Amino acid sequence: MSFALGLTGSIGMGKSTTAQMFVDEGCALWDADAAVHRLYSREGAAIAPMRVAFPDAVIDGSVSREVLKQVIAQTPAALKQIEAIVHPLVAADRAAFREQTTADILVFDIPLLFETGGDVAMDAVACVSIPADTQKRRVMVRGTMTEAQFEHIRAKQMPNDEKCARSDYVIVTDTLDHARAQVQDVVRQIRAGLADA
Ligand SMILES: CC(C)(COP(=O)(O)OP(=O)(O)OC[C@H]1O[C@@H](n2cnc3c(N)ncnc32)[C@H](O)[C@@H]1O)[C@@H](O)C(=O)NCCC(=O)NCCS
Ligand SMILES: Nc1ncnc2c1ncn2[C@@H]1O[C@H](COP(=O)(O)OP(=O)(O)OP(=O)(O)O)[C@@H](O)[C@H]1O
Repeated sequence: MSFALGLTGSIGMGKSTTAQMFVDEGCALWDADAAVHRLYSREGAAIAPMRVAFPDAVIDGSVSREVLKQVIAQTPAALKQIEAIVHPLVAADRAAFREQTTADILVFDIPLLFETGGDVAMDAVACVSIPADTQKRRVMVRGTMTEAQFEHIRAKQMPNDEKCARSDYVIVTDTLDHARAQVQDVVRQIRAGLADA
């Protein structure tokens, strides 16, 4: 039996970077955002339903995130419609990974873990955290979103404090070295628990 560790945190707080650190420690990783990328790419399972709901967003056989962001900016309710299409497909992808993967620790990098109730399927949850001003700066530096798009996404997410309070582990992503040390500590604790079981 593998240990399922949910890895969550608000936009730009350092989930992907931290997830790679778990991989470096020998954990297997499933990444919800990467699953969405697969679903949106050519032949992806989201193409057909997205073509029906948002015909302009399917360009050359794949979903254009730029078009989707424009659609959401004009009609914020569109995000709910997108989620209704995408989230069941993401859940199926995650279930397949869980069935097929053998590693002692499976890490599930899921931005909306608490928001979608996915935490109940995890053995433990780790949340990445940094102050809000650092979060915003890091997302703006990335240059993939306007400030309005960032604020819209952030407003939709559970507040960071609440996520941290509900998590078994909090990983502060202020520096890479500090985050890595905390990841190693979490992995040590989980492996010690598995050895005792
Ligand atoms: C809104 C979209 C077009 C933005 O695309 P873009 O490439 O700019 O950003 P990316 O996908 O890398 O997401 C960045 C971050 O935004 C946050 N985010 C994305 N979708 C959502 C959402 N529906 N609700 C709240 N936060 C979200 C997450 O923290 C994510 O890590 C895209 O995220 C999307 O299609 N989202 C709907 C699917 C979804 O809910 N994905 C979340 C993981 S299942
Ligand atoms: N421990 C850390 N120390 C310093 N910088 C970090 C750390 N972790 C992440 N970062 C930086 O913060 C930014 C956001 O990190 P990352 O992409 O991992 O966040 P994310 O939570 O996966 O984002 P999103 O939710 O938007 O997908 C990146 O520029 C990354 O280099």
